[in-house]
This record gives sequence, C-alpha cells and structure tokens, in this order.
Amino acid sequence: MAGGDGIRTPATFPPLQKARIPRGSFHEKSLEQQKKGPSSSSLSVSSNNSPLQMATQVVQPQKSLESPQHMVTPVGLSESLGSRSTPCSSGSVGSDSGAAPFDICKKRDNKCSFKLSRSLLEINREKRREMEQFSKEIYLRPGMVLLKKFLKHDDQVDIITRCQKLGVGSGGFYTPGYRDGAKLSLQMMCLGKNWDPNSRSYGDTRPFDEAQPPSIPEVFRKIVKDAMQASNDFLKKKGGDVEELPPLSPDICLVNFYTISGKLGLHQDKDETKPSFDKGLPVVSFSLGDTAEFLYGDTSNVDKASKVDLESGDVLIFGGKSRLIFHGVSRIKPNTAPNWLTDKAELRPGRLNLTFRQH
Ligand SMILES: O=C(O)CCC(=O)C(=O)O
Ligand SMILES: [Fe+2]
Repeated sequence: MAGGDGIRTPATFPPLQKARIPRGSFHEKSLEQQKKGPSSSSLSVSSNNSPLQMATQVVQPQKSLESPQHMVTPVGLSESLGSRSTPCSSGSVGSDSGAAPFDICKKRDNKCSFKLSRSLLEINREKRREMEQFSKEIYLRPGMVLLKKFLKHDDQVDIITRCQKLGVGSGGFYTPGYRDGAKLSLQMMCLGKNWDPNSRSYGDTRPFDEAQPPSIPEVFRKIVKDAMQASNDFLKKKGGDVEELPPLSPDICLVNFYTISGKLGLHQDKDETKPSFDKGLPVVSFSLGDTAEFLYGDTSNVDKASKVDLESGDVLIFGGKSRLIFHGVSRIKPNTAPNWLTDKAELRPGRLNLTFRQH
C-alpha cells in the first residue's frame, strides 16, 4: 500500500477537507476533483479497456459504488458507516493502544457450533467441487496478472490461522488512523517493516506503540515465489512482446482485514524505494475470504477505472509497467467466502488481503 498522491488515503469527506493532511494526498482533493481525476498524476491518462480486458470479464465500475464518500470513515461517522459498525470490529485505532486486539476469526461458541456445523461429508463434497475449478491465469494489462484460485485450500487455512495469531499479538491488527481523524475502513497489520500511514514511510517500529512488526513467515515467502514463477511461466507462454516480471524477495507484507463494509480508495503503492520501482519489482497480493471488487486504472478517477473480482485464493501481481497503477477496493461482497473456508478457518465475515513488496 502506501503511497503518494492517493496512498491508502482514500477519499474526501467534506468536513475533513479542512483538516491537516499531507500535501497531495487523496484526502486533499475535492469530491469533484476525484471524480474528474487527478490534476497532477504521475501517470498519463489513457483509456484502459483493451480487448483483452474485455475478454477476461473486466468491467467498468458502476458509478454509484465509487463515490468517494464511501471510501473514508471519518471519526464520528464510523459507527454508522465504517467497519466499527459490524460486531467483529474491535481493533485499536492508531495511538489508542489500550483497545482489545482485533481477532479475524470468529469466537468459538461450543454450545452452538455443534448444531450449526455442517457434516464433514458435505464440507468435503464442496471442497472437491471447488477443486475441480482449476486455477487459471488472466492477463489484465502489461505487468499485471491475476492467478485465479492459485492458493491451495490448506494454504488458505494456514495463512488465515497464522494471520489470526499474529494479529492478536504485539504489532498486530489496528485501525490505521490519521491526524485529521479520518481512518481507513479496514484493520491493518504490517509484517517485516512498519508502514506508517501518517508519514507514508517505512520504519522498524510503529510510532503509536513502538511495537515491532512480526516477521514474514517463511511459508508466505515460498507461496509468493511460486506465484511469481507461475505468472512468468504464463507470460513466457503468451510470447509476443509481453514483459516478464523480475523476481520479488519480499521484506514487507501489509495485511488488511476488511469487514463487509470495508473499502480502500484508489491509491498508488509508492512508498517503497526508487530502485524497487526502477526494477519494476511487483506487488503480490493474496485474497482470502469474501470477494472484493477491485478497481485499477491509470489515474485516481474512479469513473475511468477497470474492475475485477478478487475471490478467495486469487493472487494478483502488478509490477513492471503496472507497478504504479492506481488501485483500490470499492466493496466487499458479503457471504461470498467459500463455506469450507469459513468452516475450517473460522474467518469472520469479510476479507483478508496480504500485499507483499520489496522495499
Ligand atoms: O485489498 C487489496 O486488494 C488491496 C490492498 C492494497 O492496495 C494495499 O494494501 O495497498
Ligand atoms: Fe495498494
């Protein structure tokens, strides 16, 4: 995440425009400006629906969903609009370090879990049916590949379990806050290095509680490596002048948990280093749980963005010519997580996302 004009600082809400916010942040722009697109984007504007995108069912977003008001949850409105309105949100906010840790998994209730749990036979049948839908690769645009259903079932459960444990410990999930009181509609945890949304920079500890981010589990790195390999094998097979992506050795992983009301405004991931960008080192993103409507495009103008669903098990890679693409999550589709996953991993309603980068 991170970055630049838009960083994960989605949107504008009228009262926030007066607040102290970093120059050039997405907060700074008026609603109208955001609809029109940035006046000084670092990327050139181009219309983006290539025939390939159409062929891969990438569709233009519905305008009503992309209203910037939806992308930010100012304090005071969070109870009705933001992630806090759902029963499963209880993470600490910014410097509010006394709050209970946020648990991405449901509390086990022994009394009712017996009655509600589905039979093993049923779960296995569903798992088999899911596995029959083979993984496939989708070329979204130069430098951007979507590996559908790349994460194995057991890996998905393992990733959730590990993130749950890390998330309730030191350096675990919190609601990123801003000095101006606006906060993102998600819970965040950093692995490897801390990304600070206020200064938009990486550090060894997070400023509000001095906690050190947990390290990136080795198994996560291995999956990233396999995904890069699969993506490059696919690009090689495609041939033509399609660029392959340089290998990533991630030292940062940002973990986001979106409740069903979670969102993330269009932004660029541009707080990593120049050598990282110059090499076009990709961002590798894992999706687990409920499906996200993911937007991407050449500007922060939501009306010009393309849209693709990210389902549980999907891995999205954007590097090379797409490394600085604008991207965001316009909504989470409730009740779309596979039943076998919610049964086994007991993930709360919502979506877990991990983005790996190299500083
Ligand atoms: O949730 C996602 O798919 C995107 C997350 C993201 O863009 C970020 O963390 O910077
Ligand atoms: Fe991002």
